[in-house]
Amino acid sequence: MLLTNAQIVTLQRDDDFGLIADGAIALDGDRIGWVGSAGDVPDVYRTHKIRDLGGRLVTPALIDCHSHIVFGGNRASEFELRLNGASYEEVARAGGGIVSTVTATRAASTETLLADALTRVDAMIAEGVTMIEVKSGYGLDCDTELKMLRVARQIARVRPVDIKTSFLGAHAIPAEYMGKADAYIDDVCIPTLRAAHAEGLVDAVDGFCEGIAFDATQIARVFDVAVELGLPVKLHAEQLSNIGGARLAAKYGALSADHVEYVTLADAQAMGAASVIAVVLPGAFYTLRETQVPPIQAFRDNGVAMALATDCNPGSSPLVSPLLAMNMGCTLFHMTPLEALLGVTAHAAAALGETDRGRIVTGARADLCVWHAGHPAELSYRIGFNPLHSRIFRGSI
Ligand SMILES: O=C(O)CC[C@@H]1NC(=O)NC1=O
Ligand SMILES: [Fe+3]
Repeated sequence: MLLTNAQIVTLQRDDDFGLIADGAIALDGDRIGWVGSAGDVPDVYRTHKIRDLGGRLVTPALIDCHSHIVFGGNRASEFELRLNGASYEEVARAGGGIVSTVTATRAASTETLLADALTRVDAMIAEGVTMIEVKSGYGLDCDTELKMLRVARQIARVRPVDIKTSFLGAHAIPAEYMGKADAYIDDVCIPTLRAAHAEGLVDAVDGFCEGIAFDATQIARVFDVAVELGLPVKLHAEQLSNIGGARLAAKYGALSADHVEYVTLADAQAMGAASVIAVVLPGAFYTLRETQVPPIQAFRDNGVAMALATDCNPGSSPLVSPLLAMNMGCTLFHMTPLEALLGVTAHAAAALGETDRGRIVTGARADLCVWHAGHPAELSYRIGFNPLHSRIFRGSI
């Protein structure tokens, strides 16, 4: 198929939108066969079936590179506690927070977890998402962590979306191991990682490096097993404080360090040197009413590519909209509209170790979005509005 009469946002480089005003894209199966000005379409594609896009904007499809989209229950009751002044840490230390979602997730059936997750997946697909990263981390025991990852894999079997999984056994310390974090890492987290990997359920290994979770030494023990298993790593780092997570991510050549509000200049330099993507998560910053913004300029100055994601989870970021995340990234973190769009396309792909998507170039996956919009900045400018006209997944509209 030949898509014609389109304004194409190629994102072929990171320094501009790469706009082609009157452009055409030739689809070869699930790949982009050719992209360029309508007047230059190669003869071989001129006989293909034509789809006139009516002058609409075309971008790479959206990728949500950081989500906890599989979980049981919800945390609406905690929302009111925090509105009345309880901090995220206070709620967590009082047994709420992640641990309360663990209870609900352990109790939920596979069917219920899948049905609930699909409501959120469908909302993302409706905004033009074609790949979602899904973390475990609400089981904190072997059976439930495996249950979560199996549900994550099942999503891609029942919806037109690609799923990448991240094992997040080092997300929180379960009640039965309270005060025994090292024992939890050794007796539950690492054996569960091995079991999940053996079942083909793990694409990457993540951790929560924070005062209310695990320190860098404990995370390093999990990362050493990831390295042994040949799995890439990523890390929730410097969200609420700086305890060395970003430096650990750089040391392990992590795909990404995520949240990164408290990253220092030295951390940013280390991340740049190690090509660690900074994944910014404005939904959590907004929900927790944080005040420390990530060092966006330091990332720019040190060549740290920035991705942007929803961090969709029931507690710190009950956000399902990548478009709203883009608006928050610009308004709250002062990212540019170009950085926001790169953050949910090319840089999100890189944060997941994907090299064949996120930009409109020959040979890339034919995952595209067609928008009712005249300029790419409209995608991050609007608040709570979805201008998607159509989504193309693996070359099919
Ligand atoms: O509150 C939750 O349920 C998840 C919080 C989420 N997990 C994490 O490591 N950081 C976060 O913001
Ligand atoms: Fe997260």
